[in-house]
Amino acid sequence: MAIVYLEYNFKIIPLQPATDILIAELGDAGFESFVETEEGLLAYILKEEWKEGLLDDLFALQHPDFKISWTSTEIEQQNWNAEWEKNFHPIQVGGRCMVRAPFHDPIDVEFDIVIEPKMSFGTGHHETTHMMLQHILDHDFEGKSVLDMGCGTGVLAILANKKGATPVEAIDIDEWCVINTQENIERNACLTIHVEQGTSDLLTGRKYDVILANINRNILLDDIPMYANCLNKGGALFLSGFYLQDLDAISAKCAAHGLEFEKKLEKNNWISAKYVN
Ligand SMILES: C[S@@+](CC[C@H](N)C(=O)[O-])C[C@H]1O[C@@H](n2cnc3c(N)ncnc32)[C@H](O)[C@@H]1O
Repeated sequence: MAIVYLEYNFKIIPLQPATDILIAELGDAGFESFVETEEGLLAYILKEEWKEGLLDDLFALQHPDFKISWTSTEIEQQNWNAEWEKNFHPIQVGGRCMVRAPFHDPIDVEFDIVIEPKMSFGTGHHETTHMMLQHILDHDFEGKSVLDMGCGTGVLAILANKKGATPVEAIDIDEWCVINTQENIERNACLTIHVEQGTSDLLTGRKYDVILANINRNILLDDIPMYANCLNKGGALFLSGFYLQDLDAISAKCAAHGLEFEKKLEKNNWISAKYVN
């Protein structure tokens, strides 16, 4: 049976910060994938996840300073894939890493990563992923054990593994992301990465040198105590998926569990921060 999605086409004035706020709220409301366009945003939700009044309480749509209009159409998965392929251009990070799709030509670069995201988040186009890739480029991963929590497409685990990290574990709550990460691992010949479906509940008793988590403010706040427990002495925790205004709360939670703020990257009000113990 064909999987049917609803595509919402939002026209947004001005684009920022309204687009980022809308993406965060739509993500919480069950939308799975987003493509930023010149005029706004395409957002995709499984038809079976759609509910009457889904958009009624969204702050971004009620904010007097944002002018947001939209249309929606039903599309089958096949068409949806064609849509992102049209919009997917290779992403370059720090002059050393490219993230591209299988239909792009290979690129001569230190870390050439091939990702077919399908319905998963994590191509490097989003600020939160881009900054995590930048952090990974800046950090020494040789021989380090790594957890990629909320792995999406697996792109962070793949770059860490290409930089010498081993063993690497990737976890996502979403079955589709687990399947997609496995496919991307094979595509990039990073066959030692181990993928599992689940949450931080899986982490009891595990230890890592580096933990990468690009999720969202509330899940990070809930899971920081577990991450702190799982981090080896001298380890590093990289967090992403929250806004500048959430940094103090995230840093305070980390500090309460023995993790000291070391540095942050910032892009369009999104923050990606490094903590050490
Ligand atoms: C913002 S995406 C990040 C994907 C990828 N790591 C990247 O950096 O692009 C967040 C991912 O976390 C997953 N996720 C959400 N809640 C989670 C939880 N409680 N535990 C594990 N994964 C979760 C989502 O399914 C999604 O794939």
